[in-house]
Amino acid sequence: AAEWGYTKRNGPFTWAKNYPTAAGIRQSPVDIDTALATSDSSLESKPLRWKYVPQNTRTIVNSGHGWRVDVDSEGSELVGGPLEGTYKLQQFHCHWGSSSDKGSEHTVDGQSYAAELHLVHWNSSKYADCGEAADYPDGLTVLGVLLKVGAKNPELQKVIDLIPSISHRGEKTEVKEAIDPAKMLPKTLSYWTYLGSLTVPPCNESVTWILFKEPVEVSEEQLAAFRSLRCYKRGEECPCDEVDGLLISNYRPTLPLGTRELRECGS
Ligand SMILES: NS(=O)(=O)c1ccc(C(=O)NCc2c(F)c(F)c(F)c(F)c2F)cc1
Ligand SMILES: [Zn+2]
Repeated sequence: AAEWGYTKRNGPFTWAKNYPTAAGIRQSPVDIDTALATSDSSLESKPLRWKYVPQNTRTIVNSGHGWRVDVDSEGSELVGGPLEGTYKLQQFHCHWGSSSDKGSEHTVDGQSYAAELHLVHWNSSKYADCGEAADYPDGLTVLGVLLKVGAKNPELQKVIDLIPSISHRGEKTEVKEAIDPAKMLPKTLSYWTYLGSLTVPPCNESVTWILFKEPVEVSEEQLAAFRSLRCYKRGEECPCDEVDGLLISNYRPTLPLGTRELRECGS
């Protein structure tokens, strides 16, 4: 089957053909209608807490759908907030658009941001690994960080510096200079949370989403570097009808929240 992607031919509106879960009722991303959010004292009473080991960021790969930094989960943990048990960091990656007026996956009161960073965690209290956890409704948690155009982001620059060596699909390289995921999070920890899914196929409905309210800055040049990745393998011709196979946009449009609850913690 033709590999899924973000073009007219293989993009988000075609995914349900090969991945029926993509048409489910617990899909992500969604528009955050801030008027609908309910503040929840139980969230306030259990602060979100994380511990990451920068030295455990191992490799960065061009997945064909973007860049992804794979992490050795050992030593990391995420607890509190809406979560039961301990979650471990598996990987982090980003979504962006062809220009900075769009690119985030979640929108806030209909407003898009230039990009969105996802830190993917799996429930190590209940499951053996990320792949198993991805099959259960409480298996995964993704911390989402909205990115807006502004100052150059020094921690993300360590990712940008590696992009030229993973220009084509399937290429990967060691992350030599440790990247600290904690340094990519916003200062204030207010967030929205709701039950959703992976935003790419197979779109498993196994994600507790935690989206920070405060955007973090990234520069135009850094966004341009993301768009220089190619979605096809070196030596192969470009399959996608994207502008010479450049990964200029890799965000899924929002899906209806439906009857799901949207909770918030912090102002
Ligand atoms: N954008 S996001 O919502 O933050 C997101 C988070 C994690 C994954 C992921 O782990 N994919 C690997 C993965 C597969 F590639 C599978 F084939 C599969 F069956 C999975 F369950 C699975 F998690 C994909 C998207
Ligand atoms: Zn993502």
